[in-house]
Amino acid sequence: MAALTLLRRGSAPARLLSGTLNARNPCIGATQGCHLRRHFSNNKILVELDEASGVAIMKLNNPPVNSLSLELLTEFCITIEKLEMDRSCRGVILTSAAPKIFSAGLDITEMCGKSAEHYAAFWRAVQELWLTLYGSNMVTIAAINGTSPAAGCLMAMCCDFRIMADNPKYTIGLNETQLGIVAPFWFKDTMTNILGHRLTEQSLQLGQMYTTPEALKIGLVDQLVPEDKVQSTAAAVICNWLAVPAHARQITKSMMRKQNIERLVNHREADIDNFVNFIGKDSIQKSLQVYMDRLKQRKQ
Ligand SMILES: CC/C=C\C/C=C\CCCC/C=C/C(=O)SCCNC(=O)CCNC(=O)[C@H](O)C(C)(C)COP(=O)(O)OP(=O)(O)OC[C@H]1O[C@@H](n2cnc3c(N)ncnc32)[C@H](O)[C@@H]1OP(=O)(O)O
Repeated sequence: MAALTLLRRGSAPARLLSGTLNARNPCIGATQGCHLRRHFSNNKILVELDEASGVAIMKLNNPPVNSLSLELLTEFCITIEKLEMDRSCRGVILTSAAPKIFSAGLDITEMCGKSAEHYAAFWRAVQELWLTLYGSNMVTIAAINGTSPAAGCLMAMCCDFRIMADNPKYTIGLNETQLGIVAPFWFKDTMTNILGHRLTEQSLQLGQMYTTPEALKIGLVDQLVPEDKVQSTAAAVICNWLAVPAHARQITKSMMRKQNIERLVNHREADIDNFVNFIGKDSIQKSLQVYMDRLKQRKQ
């Protein structure tokens, strides 16, 4: 079941009417101190939902580097869908529980030495993450508290707004070509909508990882803040977004993203076949192995 929330739900007005929040300032409950917090977690995702503000903080919790394994991808989608269905939740702050790493992107071990069936299931889960997050009705803010390559960057790009910790050691970008693999069209489309065609082409061909000032300059992130201000800034920003009438914001979001989402939905099986054929090639397997070996050698 594709999580195509923006397209398949006619629920914006219903969600707005049923909301428990002050329509002019949805965060007003939080500022008045009436906090009702619910915590829940799967194995690899921690969630804290503040019912007063309608904001859930969703932390990736897959040490050491929050690589996106099949298990994490599955839990991620379940969590977003659960929040989407929860009338007390209207916005999500996506961040990392791991110090210094937002997410290392897809778990490379899921793409090495496995069966075609496994590659297909894995890729379907990657697609599902994108459809669920990019297509979410909720306000989504990425609080990027660490390095964020490849699918880590994709997750951040799916959000409505990106705040990154201003740390000279952190980088962000779609570096797939550096691994000898190719970002698929929907990764490319997501980046193009943010950076424009020329910059995306350059960025993808080079597999470029940007420092934080570079990422701000090109618009890959929207705001840089000191590391200890990432969460509080995200909380303030999401309040502004939630103050906009929800149905109008949601329809606008849908209008901006619909074409990209439909493109993957309409070519989903072909995209899986492409991935399975591509990733199963001996030359690609070799490239990934060399990349993993290099990662491990860096530590010695
Ligand atoms: C025609 C087209 C058709 C179809 C499509 C075709 C292709 C598909 C494209 C698929 C798109 C891919 C998207 C991706 O996300 S690929 C993943 C890219 N990720 C990276 O390049 C990041 C690699 N990691 C790092 O750079 C560093 O680890 C990082 C994140 C900067 C952290 O550094 P550090 O803190 O020093 O930690 P270590 O490097 O020591 O790592 C600790 C531990 O984790 C292992 N690891 C790191 N990253 C990954 C990963 N992505 N997957 C799996 N494992 C990872 C690392 O090896 C260490 O393991 P160890 O056992 O040595 O402790």
